[in-house]
Parts: sequence; structure tokens; C-alpha cells
Amino acid sequence: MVTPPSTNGKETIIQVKGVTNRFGSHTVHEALDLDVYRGEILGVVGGSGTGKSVLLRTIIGLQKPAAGTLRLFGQDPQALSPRERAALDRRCGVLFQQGALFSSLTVTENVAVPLIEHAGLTRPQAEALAGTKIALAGLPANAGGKYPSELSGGMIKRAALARSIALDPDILFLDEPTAGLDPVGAAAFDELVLTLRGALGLTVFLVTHDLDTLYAICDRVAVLSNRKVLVADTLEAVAANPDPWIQSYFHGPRGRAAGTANSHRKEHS
Ligand SMILES: Nc1ncnc2c1ncn2[C@@H]1O[C@H](COP(=O)(O)OP(=O)(O)OP(=O)(O)O)[C@@H](O)[C@H]1O
Repeated sequence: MVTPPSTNGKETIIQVKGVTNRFGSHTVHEALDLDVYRGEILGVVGGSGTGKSVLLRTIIGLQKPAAGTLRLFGQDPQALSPRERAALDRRCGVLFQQGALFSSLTVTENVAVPLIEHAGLTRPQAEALAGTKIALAGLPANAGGKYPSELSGGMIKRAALARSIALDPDILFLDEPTAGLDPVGAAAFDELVLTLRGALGLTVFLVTHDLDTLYAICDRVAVLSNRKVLVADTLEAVAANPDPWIQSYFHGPRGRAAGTANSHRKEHS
């Protein structure tokens, strides 16, 4: 058993050190460092094309970096046997930008897939457990029998979330989960992530453009800029950073509106 490193009493469960990613001559990340602490919701922001999704893909092993090291739960994924690697993958739930449900399967069948393929459950066992996950994701019981084409955008996100927590992961990776949702649906999804973090003890790595989400649920925010993590800190500390992109992001009209809405929310809670 490898003990993950500890920083200021916080347990680092993802450590990205000196990671470089290139596509041809295009360097997306260069010597990028980032730590993610157990139990936190980390919001990852940055301008379009700064490499937020590529960073997520690197951490979950879908993108092999040109340089640098990764540690998940204190382990180097590259050094693991296929069996150990599969066990590590099961600790990571992922919700991709498009939801990526199988369109020919019902919601229950979609959620049952990882339970059959990776946990070795029989179909009836998997479908029974899928019902619990569907309820946890805040969907009504009758949603289980529906096909993705019969669901609203918000319900599709919840169904995909149910599938991403099917194997009881320790970390949940969310790539722009509220993109395309109306503000009410987006706020409800934020609340769901917060509730699940508490109920399941998850750590959440959340790529987002949504300022309301940052204010509502993130413990820390990491800003990607110039091929690196420019700053990773509390929202207040990040918003005070003089970097021009950060200033326009947090203190432009949309940033001010999100900050004001959050102050009201705190006053009335
Ligand atoms: N498979 C790939 N092949 C070539 N280039 C890629 C590939 N994947 C990503 N890129 C490039 O890497 C850069 C970072 O992409 P990424 O999708 O991580 O950005 P992002 O910060 O998530 O952007 P957005 O906010 O627009 O979603 C972009 O310039 C993109 O074109």
C-alpha cells in the first residue's frame, strides 16, 4: 500500500509534476504542476484551448504526456500491472462533455454496463444496483426504462453521472457538466455534485467555464494559462490575482454577476 503525500495536513490524491503535452509542434502544457487534495471540489478554468480537457485526459490516462510524472493515490499509473491499472481506473469516475451514453440502451442498461464489465456482476444484480445509482443522481425511478433520446439535457447529464458513480469511485472527473443546461438546471446539477461529494466522500476535478459553479461549489480553483497552472487557490485568492485574464474573467460583467448572486445566496442561507 503506497501512502499518498501530505501537504499542510491535506492528503494529495492526484499529483501532476512537470507534465508536458504536445500535439505536433503545438505545446499545450509545459512543465505543469498541480496537486488535488482528498475531498475537495477543484474547479479548473482557463481560456478556450488552454488544455483543461487535455489535462483531465492526461490524469485519467487517455493522453500520454511527453514529459513529467503523475501520481494517483500515491501510485505511478505507468508503473502498474494491467490488473493494478484496472483497479486504479475503477477509482476514477468520469463524466465527459457530451455525456456519451449508449443511445440504444436504456438508462438502467447504460448504468449497468460498467457494473457488468468491471465489477463482474450478473445483469440482474447490475440492473438492481443501477437503480440505486439512478436515484442518487436525482432521477425519478421511471427514468431507468427510458432511452437517452427520451430525456431532457439535464436528465441526460444526471444519467451520465449515475453511470460515472456506478463503481463507487473515489474521484469524479467532470468535463463542463453544466454546459448546455439552463441556469436553473445548471444550479440543480451543482447542488447534486455538492450533495454527492458529501454523501460519497468524493474528490471532484471539475473543468468548467461556469462562474456560478465556481462560486457555488468549488473549494479551490486552478487557472490554466500559458501552458501551466498559473494559480491554484481559494476563489477569493484567485480572484485577487492581478493576471489580466483572471481579472477580466472574475471582474468582467459575468464575473461580477456571479459574485453578487453568490453573496445573496450566502445571506439567505
Ligand atoms: N487529439 C488532439 N490532437 C491534436 N490537438 C489536440 C488534441 N486534443 C486537444 N488538442 C489541442 O490541444 C489544445 C487544448 O485543448 P483542450 O480541449 O484541452 O482545451 P480546453 O482548455 O479544454 O478548451 P475549451 O475550453 O475550448 O473546451 C487545443 O489547441 C486543441 O486543439
